[in-house]
Amino acid sequence: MAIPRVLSIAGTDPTGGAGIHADIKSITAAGGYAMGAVTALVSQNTHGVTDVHYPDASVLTIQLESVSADVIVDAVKIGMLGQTAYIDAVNQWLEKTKPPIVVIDPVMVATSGDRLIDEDAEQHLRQLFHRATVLTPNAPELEILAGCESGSILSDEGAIDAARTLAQQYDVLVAVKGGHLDGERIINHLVDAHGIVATTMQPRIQTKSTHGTGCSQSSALATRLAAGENPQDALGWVSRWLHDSIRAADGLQVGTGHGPIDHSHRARTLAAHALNTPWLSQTVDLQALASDPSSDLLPHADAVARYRIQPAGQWTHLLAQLTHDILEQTLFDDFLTVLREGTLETWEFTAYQRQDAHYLNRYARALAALAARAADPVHTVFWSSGSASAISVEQVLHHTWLAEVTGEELTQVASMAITPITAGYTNHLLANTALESYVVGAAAVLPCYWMYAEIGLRLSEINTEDHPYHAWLTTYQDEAFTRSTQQAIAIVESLLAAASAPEREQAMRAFIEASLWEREFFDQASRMR
Ligand SMILES: Nc1ncnc2c1ncn2[C@@H]1O[C@H](COP(=O)(O)OP(=O)(O)OP(=O)(O)O)[C@@H](O)[C@H]1O
Ligand SMILES: Cc1ncc(COP(=O)(O)O)c(N)n1
Repeated sequence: MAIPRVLSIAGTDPTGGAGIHADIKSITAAGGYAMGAVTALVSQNTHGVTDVHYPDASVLTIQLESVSADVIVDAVKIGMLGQTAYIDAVNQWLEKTKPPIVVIDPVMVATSGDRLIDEDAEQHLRQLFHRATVLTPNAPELEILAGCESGSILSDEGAIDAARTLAQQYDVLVAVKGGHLDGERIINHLVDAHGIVATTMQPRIQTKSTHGTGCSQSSALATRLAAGENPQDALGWVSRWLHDSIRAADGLQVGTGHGPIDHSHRARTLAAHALNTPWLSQTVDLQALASDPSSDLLPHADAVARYRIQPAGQWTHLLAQLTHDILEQTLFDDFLTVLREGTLETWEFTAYQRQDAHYLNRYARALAALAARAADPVHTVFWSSGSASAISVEQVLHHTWLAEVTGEELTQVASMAITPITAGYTNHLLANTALESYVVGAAAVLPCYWMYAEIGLRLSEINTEDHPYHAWLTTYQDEAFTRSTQQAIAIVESLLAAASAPEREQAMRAFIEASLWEREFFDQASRMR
């Protein structure tokens, strides 16, 4: 389908965290065209509600009519209705318009504890339910709607039973949301009259910034369903996006109570990735440092002391200081964060592995070029054996990961497409090892050893038997690779010490650029979400 046109019918939140404001941001983030018809005017902030003003219900009817008179509505998300007259207005409009997807979030009480619906309207709300595709009550709302005692739904199983009852009653899908239940993991389901039809699992994030999560979830779900996704894919996309938006919430610093989530987190990250400003325009004077490595003037000396693999002298110490921020960004970028959390999805894992296969193939050639150019036979042996093991690691990778996880044959892997980032990174390595001086080539390949080993050793520190990627993380605990990294660092240190200042400057640039490519390489799979 083209871009789904999604209408939110909801109350306001002038701080932009919940209600119609959150819906519009969520529909947009989920790939839809967002529209909104306002119900109640709610004066609220991250601490709570101070006033609710209900304009005459005819105002809502006129808004709804003017939308449907002109625009085909692919999906509707219904949030706060608050009063019986609004429920009737929406009911009549739904009867006439019959939008294909209707997601009803039966909003009753805000995160702050304030009531958002009159008690008599609470019962009246049910008359809309048979028009819904999905109902998205939170745990306390589910208790009320399924007729359970207050506080009785304490577990996933209890919530699923109650949701089935409701699903049977109205012939709808019911979301079971784990936000209000206990446990380190948040499990969300979609349940129909027969049982579970979709499930997602995410780690619980420790934050009080969850204002508007229910609004955001239901409107994003309406959008993904309207785009034609099946319930599992739609819930999968929504749960993952919501999780990322909650994780980024505290960075917003909006209000001092229950803050909003960062709906635009992903768009902002992608915009930053797409920036086309030159990489090496930073303030550090590399030309001066190449003659006088006064690295004590640079930050991060303490951080380098905590590197798992230490520099071999002043020049490699300088390189580590210059690229410490890049290593940190890589470690906390989306890809490695979800890998650590154990929530990396299979398609992201295979996307990464496919590019890694291309990478290793071309990297092996770069090391072979370096071996051919080394004057010292010890260096030639070192780079050639690195080249040989890159090829054999690639073979293992294909057979154990890609072939086993995806069932793909080796030939298919070889014919798959290379991404611009993989091509850019490996071209950088090939060009520097083949065309520039030996020291520049050696500095260009060093991040492939050093950054990879630093990342690998940190990953192996969090590797537990029950980690979903346990077997893969175990491959990072390779002592031989740690030793090779130490040797590569020592070689580059000796070459830099013997090089002229202009060559050293060029080598430093090649090292920094390769580190930036390494960051891009790790993160690229998560950009396809
Ligand atoms: N602490 C958290 N960590 C990770 N995800 C969360 C957290 N809290 C909520 N979520 C996500 O938000 C969804 C909705 O949260 P919840 O179950 O609290 O519904 P809600 O009460 O309707 O939301 P709201 O807080 O807007 O009223 C959950 O299903 C889950 O995916
Ligand atoms: C207009 C409006 N609609 C819904 C909510 C619920 O959101 P939350 O429970 O996250 O406060 C809200 N606070 N305001």
